[in-house]
Amino acid sequence: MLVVSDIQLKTKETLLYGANMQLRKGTIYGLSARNGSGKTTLLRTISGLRSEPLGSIAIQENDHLLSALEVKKQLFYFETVEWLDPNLSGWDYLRFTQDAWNQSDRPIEEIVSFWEMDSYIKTPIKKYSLGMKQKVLLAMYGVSGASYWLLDEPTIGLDTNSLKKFQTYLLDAKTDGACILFSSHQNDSLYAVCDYMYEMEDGSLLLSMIKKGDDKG
Ligand SMILES: Nc1ncnc2c1ncn2[C@@H]1O[C@H](COP(=O)(O)OP(=O)(O)OP(=O)(O)O)[C@@H](O)[C@H]1O
Repeated sequence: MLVVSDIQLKTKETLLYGANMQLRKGTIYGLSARNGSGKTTLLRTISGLRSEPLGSIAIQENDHLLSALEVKKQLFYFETVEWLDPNLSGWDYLRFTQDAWNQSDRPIEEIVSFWEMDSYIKTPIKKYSLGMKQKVLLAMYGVSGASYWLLDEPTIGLDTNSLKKFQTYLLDAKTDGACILFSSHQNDSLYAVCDYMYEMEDGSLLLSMIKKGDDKG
């Protein structure tokens, strides 16, 4: 379980005052808020890319607190396709992810096929469309085999077919025991797959359960 305790998020203004989260494995959490309210900042903070002086973030497994190295292997966060080097190929990134995280036996080829990237995955990223790059980013999560997935706006650039695949992909990962937290402006994709929703509002983080089978109640 990933536990965020009393975290205060502060950039030029205070975005969150003492927020708490408990993110369990086998569960999908959505993160929703207005533009500029701090979703990316929160994901960066949880992933360890930035630090906050107040509050703590830890991963706890079977009453054992993971070491910093264990956390690095168990958590995956690749914020945006803007991080991709255009001179490398999608295949280079998937190989790198597999070598660095090494938590999954699933062949890379299987994930490439799932995302229908076979025809271009070994060509340079500078030749990819936004959606093609986004699928590489998503494939990296599955290749990593990490247990904790943090995703920032993962549905950007995806067409209708890829959006359906995205939902299947998250639900399969959840079945395999992953804990997923993702932000989105598309509430439909949040409601379709999430078990719980975090909403950032006026410096607080509010948790609600998504009831399945009704109209977003
Ligand atoms: N490195 C930084 N230095 C100063 N201010 C920052 C920094 N990063 C973010 N901010 C500010 O923090 C606030 C939250 O930004 P953030 O990108 O986390 O919001 P967001 O909810 O992800 O936005 P969006 O929905 O538009 O993607 C904004 O006001 C932004 O200007």
